[in-house]
Amino acid sequence: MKQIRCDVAVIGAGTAGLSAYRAARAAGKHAVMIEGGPYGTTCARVGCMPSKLLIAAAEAAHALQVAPAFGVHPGDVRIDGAAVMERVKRERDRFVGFVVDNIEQLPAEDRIRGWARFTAPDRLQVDDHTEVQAERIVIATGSAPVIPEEWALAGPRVISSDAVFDWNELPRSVAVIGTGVIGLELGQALHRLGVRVALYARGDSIAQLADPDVLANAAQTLRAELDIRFQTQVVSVRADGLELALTTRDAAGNERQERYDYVLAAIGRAPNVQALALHLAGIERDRRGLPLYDHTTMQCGTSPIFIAGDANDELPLLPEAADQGRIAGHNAALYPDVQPGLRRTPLIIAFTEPQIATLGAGWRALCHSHGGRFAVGAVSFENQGRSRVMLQNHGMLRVYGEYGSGRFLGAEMIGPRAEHIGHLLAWAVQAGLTVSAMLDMPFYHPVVEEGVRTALRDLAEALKHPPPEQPQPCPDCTPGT
Ligand SMILES: Cc1cc2nc3c(=O)[nH]c(=O)nc-3n(C[C@H](O)[C@H](O)[C@H](O)COP(=O)(O)OP(=O)(O)OC[C@H]3O[C@@H](n4cnc5c(N)ncnc54)[C@H](O)[C@@H]3O)c2cc1C
Ligand SMILES: NC(=O)c1ccc[n+]([C@@H]2O[C@H](COP(=O)([O-])OP(=O)(O)OC[C@H]3O[C@@H](n4cnc5c(N)ncnc54)[C@H](O)[C@@H]3O)[C@@H](O)[C@H]2O)c1
Repeated sequence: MKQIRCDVAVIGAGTAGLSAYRAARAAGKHAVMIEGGPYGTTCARVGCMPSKLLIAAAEAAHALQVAPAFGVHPGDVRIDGAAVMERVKRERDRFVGFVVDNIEQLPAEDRIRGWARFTAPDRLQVDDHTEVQAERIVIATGSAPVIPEEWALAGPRVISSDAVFDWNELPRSVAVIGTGVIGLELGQALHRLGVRVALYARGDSIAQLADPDVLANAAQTLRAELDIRFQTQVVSVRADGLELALTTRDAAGNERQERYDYVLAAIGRAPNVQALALHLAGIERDRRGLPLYDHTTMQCGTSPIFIAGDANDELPLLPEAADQGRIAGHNAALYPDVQPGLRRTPLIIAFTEPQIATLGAGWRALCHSHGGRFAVGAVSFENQGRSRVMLQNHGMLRVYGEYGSGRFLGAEMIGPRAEHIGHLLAWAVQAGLTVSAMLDMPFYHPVVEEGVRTALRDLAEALKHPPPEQPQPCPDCTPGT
């Protein structure tokens, strides 16, 4: 058995792990990085990048479909599924290649290949070949898609998002289970590329939205294009020849069986912590077995163990993995003198069309922190000038402000240019701007941001009329909606 001693051992060479390793080295420590799977990161291999590549192809197809409304007639449109997937994979491989090249430039002795697990709070076993004794450890093991065992029994056509990016062709039909970010992004992209898609939601949720008005608007907007079955449970998935037979039950109790080429489970991702033998790490864990940690230092209790990225299930997003990894690696190096790191204003963007953005304190968080006592402004994009010009006049934005201080708190939206508006508003939250200060900023014409101004004006008006002091109920933000 090979023995290695180091200052900092990082488990996982994804975005969080790479950030942590670099931060620990930059602080002058001897760090090693342990990776059991392929190099390249989830984001580049099977996450952000290939999904956006597929969406880009779908946007091209959709542009042709809506062109006649502008008087532009593209003629016969043919979608070459093999060519679509070839570009997705070729560009994906390019992104992965950059990451792998960077990793291969790191000192070979710092890179350990194999699966790590704790054998003591300061000791890791990597497969059956290496023992690592580390003064400090960063857990950056990411997450994996969840597929219920009873569905998986139906065979390899029950897939997660990972499998989509291995396709050589587009299938004829896919049932997407789950209307979270992955289900909606991939479901809509496949639909626009000519695949027969139905999306099944066990409740009424849409991506990360919680604001009841935005949710209702999003459901209506997306349903105008997509076959979304809300309040519908999966009863069973069975192999049926080369296809799958999916049986579902709707809210009225009606059962329905349909056949698909694939069933795509998009029902969430679970942190990769089960195989780490965390009971030997000497850290406190919650009911799900996840380590308890400080959100500003990423430290688990007072131990020399830190956790970053999807592994902690706080905000499983790429920019968060990078930030958390950097904080964890830096603090692992500084231990025991850990420091709070910069945690930015939360910003989540779903690349559906219309896009969905939430930022700052969302509806659900405000119902807790402000007991329902916050002001709301809104705009519909239906008659918003630039949105109509582009034929993208769908969706709405709701903005939130604090009575008294007039501080801008956050927003939820579905609508045009949400990826940019989300940034604009998240920066305003982080800068601590008041609603009136935001209205003093420049707004050009004709731009979608004029819609943001309308919502902010509405919010400024609402802020003038604070309700009585007692907390207002938030009937629509109960758990599970
Ligand atoms: C389809 C899809 C689309 C997405 N789109 C976006 C997007 O548009 N924008 C966005 O911000 N985020 C997006 N995300 C989320 C984003 O990809 C993740 O939040 C991010 O990649 C997580 O990085 P990480 O470092 O925590 O995990 P990873 O990159 O998964 O790294 C964890 C690494 O740890 C390794 N590992 C696990 N256990 C062990 C062990 N015991 N020993 C050794 N190694 C181990 C794994 O093999 C893996 O390489 C998307 C995700 C998916 C699935
Ligand atoms: N654009 C982006 O930033 C982006 C894109 C894709 C993924 N991601 C990240 O990946 C994470 C995982 O995405 P996801 O969409 O898999 O998870 P999710 O948590 O966003 O959504 C899962 C959905 O599945 C539903 N669900 C759960 N169990 C179910 C069951 N048994 N039957 C039917 N429905 C069920 C949930 O109610 C929810 O609507 C996201 O939280 C996000 O952080 C981000």
